[in-house]
Amino acid sequence: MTNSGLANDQALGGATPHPLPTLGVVLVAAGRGERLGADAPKAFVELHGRALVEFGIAVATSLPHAGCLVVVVPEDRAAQTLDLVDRIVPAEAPWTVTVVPGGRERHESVRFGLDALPESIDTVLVHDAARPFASANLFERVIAEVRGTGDSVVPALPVVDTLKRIDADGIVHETVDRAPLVAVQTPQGFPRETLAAAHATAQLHTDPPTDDAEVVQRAGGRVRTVRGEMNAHKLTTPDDLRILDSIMTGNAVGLTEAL
Ligand SMILES: Nc1ccn([C@@H]2O[C@H](COP(=O)(O)OP(=O)(O)OP(=O)(O)O)[C@@H](O)[C@H]2O)c(=O)n1
Ligand SMILES: C[C@](O)(CO)[C@H](O)COP(=O)(O)O
Repeated sequence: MTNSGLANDQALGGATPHPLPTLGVVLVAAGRGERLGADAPKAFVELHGRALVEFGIAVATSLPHAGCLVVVVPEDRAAQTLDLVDRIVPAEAPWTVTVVPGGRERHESVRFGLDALPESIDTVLVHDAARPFASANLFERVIAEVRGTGDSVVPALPVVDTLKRIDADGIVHETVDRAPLVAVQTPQGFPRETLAAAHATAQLHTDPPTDDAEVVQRAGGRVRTVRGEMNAHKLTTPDDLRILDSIMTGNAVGLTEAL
């Protein structure tokens, strides 16, 4: 699938011109969600009447930066996504929102999103629509770390369970040292040139990477971590719907205001 002929721009400026945007957010929402097994693609599954992708659009465009958001969706969801953008993003927000179709693998969707960003962007965040409740504070901490260090940055949480290595029959062979292990989340942040160059040069097709930190590492780049957050939990399997529901219920006021 290509992204030619489907890019739809919605310039969201008012009468006052905004400064040239330097922050880009690529919101990847084009996955099929096979492990979830819902009727709709995962980013369009609803929580309390809102499609998952709506939360990512809302939090990104709430950031007080002049920015460009690219939402990467299944081709047949582009029109629906533009309607959601119209409804969610305030006219006065200093954001431009573009919707483009995704690829077969996550890294292809990210590259299509990167290709849609204007030249003025120097810092890029890649965020999963499947992590609807990552907070604006987490976005800001990642941006600050990227801009302060020039490195690539991922949110990470310590692994809390005891880890075992098992074989194909489920038999335990050893306990794995968890001290140097973390679980990483999104938004992941990058100097734009670092991420674009990594996507252009790293070998990604025989063993597709599951995140952009891996893309940068395959290209020889350095990735550092900031502390992640429990609320940035990802919808992967049906069990996660219950976890996200309880996060949403616990934060109902703030999240409803964001939308
Ligand atoms: N070709 C793809 C694959 C994934 N994603 C996005 O990347 C994020 C993380 O991917 P994952 O949770 O693995 O989503 P799926 O690929 O949809 O899930 P599954 O592997 O269960 O099919 C999601 O927001 C998903 O929509 C994407 O934009 N394009
Ligand atoms: C990018 C990601 O969310 C970081 O945890 C994750 O890697 C997405 O893909 P996965 O296949 O669910 O690991």
